Amino acid sequence: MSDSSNHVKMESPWLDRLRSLRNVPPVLRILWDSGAVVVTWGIVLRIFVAVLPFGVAKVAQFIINNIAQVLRGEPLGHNFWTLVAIEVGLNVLMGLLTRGIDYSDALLANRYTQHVSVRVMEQAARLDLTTYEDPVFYDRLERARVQATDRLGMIQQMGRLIQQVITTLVFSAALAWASPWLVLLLAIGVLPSFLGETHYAFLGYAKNFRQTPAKRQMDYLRQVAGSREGAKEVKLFGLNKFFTGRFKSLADQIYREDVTLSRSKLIVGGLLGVIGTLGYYGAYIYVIWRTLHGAYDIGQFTFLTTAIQQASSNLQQVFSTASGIADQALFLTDLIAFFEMEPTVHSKPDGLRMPSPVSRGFEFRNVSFAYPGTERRVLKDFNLTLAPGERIALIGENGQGKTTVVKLITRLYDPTEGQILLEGVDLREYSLEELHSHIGVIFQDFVRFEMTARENIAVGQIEQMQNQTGIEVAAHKSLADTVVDHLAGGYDQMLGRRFEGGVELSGGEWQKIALARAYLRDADLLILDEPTAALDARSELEVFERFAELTEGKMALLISHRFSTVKMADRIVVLSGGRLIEEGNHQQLMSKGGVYAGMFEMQAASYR
Ligand SMILES: Nc1ncnc2c1ncn2[C@@H]1O[C@H](COP(=O)(O)OP(=O)(O)OP(=O)(O)O)[C@@H](O)[C@H]1O
Repeated sequence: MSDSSNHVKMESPWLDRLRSLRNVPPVLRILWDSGAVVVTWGIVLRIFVAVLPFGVAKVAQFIINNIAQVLRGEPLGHNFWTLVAIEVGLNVLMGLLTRGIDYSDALLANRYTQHVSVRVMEQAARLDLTTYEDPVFYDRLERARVQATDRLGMIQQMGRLIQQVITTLVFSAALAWASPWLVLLLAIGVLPSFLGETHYAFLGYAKNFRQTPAKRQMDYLRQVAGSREGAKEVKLFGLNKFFTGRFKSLADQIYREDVTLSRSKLIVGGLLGVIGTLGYYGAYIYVIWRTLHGAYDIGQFTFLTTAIQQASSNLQQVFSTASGIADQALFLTDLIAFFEMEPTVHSKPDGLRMPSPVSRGFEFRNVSFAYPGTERRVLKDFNLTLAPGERIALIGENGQGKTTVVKLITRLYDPTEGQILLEGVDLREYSLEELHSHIGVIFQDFVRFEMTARENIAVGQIEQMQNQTGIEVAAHKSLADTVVDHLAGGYDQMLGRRFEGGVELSGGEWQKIALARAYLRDADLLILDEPTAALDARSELEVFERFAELTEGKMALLISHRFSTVKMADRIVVLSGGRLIEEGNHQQLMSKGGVYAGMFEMQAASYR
């Protein structure tokens, strides 16, 4: 997944800058999607505000000429006070319209942030786990997340650009009318600082790009050292200095890079700015000179100097705004690239529906699997069948590939080689959504949602959120009802300590709640990956007696390190080095006296 954007080439910044402008149309599209009406209003208001300064300067020209007339002893023009009134009116109107622009900008910013954040969440959910294994993806996701809210400036800049271009054009036309030299002088003055700004914007982007891994590290350190989960160990192991020290050294490195760039920008940018000022005064002196030679009256002189000032500052701003947009657009490379990423585990369009009831079940046929970006085969030529009504326990030492089997059967990943079949048909032929809706899984690292007890159970099948009976039945099956009974708020009790009024549960209590999720859906295949690790012995026995009852006639896959539980399975499968090395029921494996018998004896001995 490494593409050119991951390797910003310092030697061709200009090309990259131009290329980055490709991001502008998709952003405009996003902007339009997030609020077409607001966008339209913003543009209309800006057009008005852009041409008003010309009107103000023109009216001022007549007012000043009228005053000059009076100073020379001539009578005041009959429409003088009307002109003054128009001047005031135009300025009042401009103030009001500017406020209108601020208002529409604020609305748009809100909508844009919300729209992009939702799209980032949707896209993150659409992508598969394979993508999450890739650190480049993580960096990109990180930047996309920031960009979702951080690029708001770009929207305002786009609006401002429209306004500045129009104002510049209007005043430049007026200047060109007086003398084309004026426009040329101004343009020559502004160009160098534009090039300078653009160049530094690129360097800034490249720097941020380089710094992303370090910033991710810093975020992580800040989170570990500042989180409730981390606090216990950080305190007891005295890790505070270690974490802070590491954080500081990364922060220092970033600070040094930032300072170097800012310093160079200050010097070069300052010098280029001087050229701009010289251009501006060149034009100004030219107008003075022509006025002294009688080419312009005092009103024209005032109008032209205003026009020079307006054209020069707007032209300068046009360049710097455009440069700012290009800069922001560069940052958006990641957001756009993130939106364009496609999942690698696909759901077939018009994929097969899950047969109901299942008659043949699942089969792993010569499955090998290596995690994306790694060479090592976690599963090698793995074969396993899982028939309806069968409860299989998968056992093996740590890291032998048990959870990986679960990830493959649920198609969080696809096998590197071989096939997984359901009813004799490759799993990839089925609709992913269908498949998932028939499987209930609780992973060992299940999520503790900082939400209410009800929501924590209902996530098992979100449509059942309001089905109190369904939730209670599921809670009863998993023993979660005993936990909920002790909660002051019952099913509406907020769990976890992140939000106000939340209560923390013990590991075992969380586990019972999580188990209820699996029972909430009427799954054909129920998978429990070390579901009882945190349960006490009595709860565990009870959970498993219920599990045996509840999975009657269904397929169940159970991963556990506790042999008291494993014993109850119809078939026990021993995994070692990614291969199936033994299978059979407890009696068969015990009498065989192989690996299982050895492991069982070892655990039993520790209890004697
Ligand atoms: N996302 C991943 N990327 C790369 N390697 C992984 C990933 N997840 C697991 N592995 C590796 O795959 C191997 C098997 O992991 P798996 O989680 O399937 O083991 P397990 O048998 O369930 O172990 P445990 O009993 O400790 O839960 C391990 O060596 C692990 O390092």
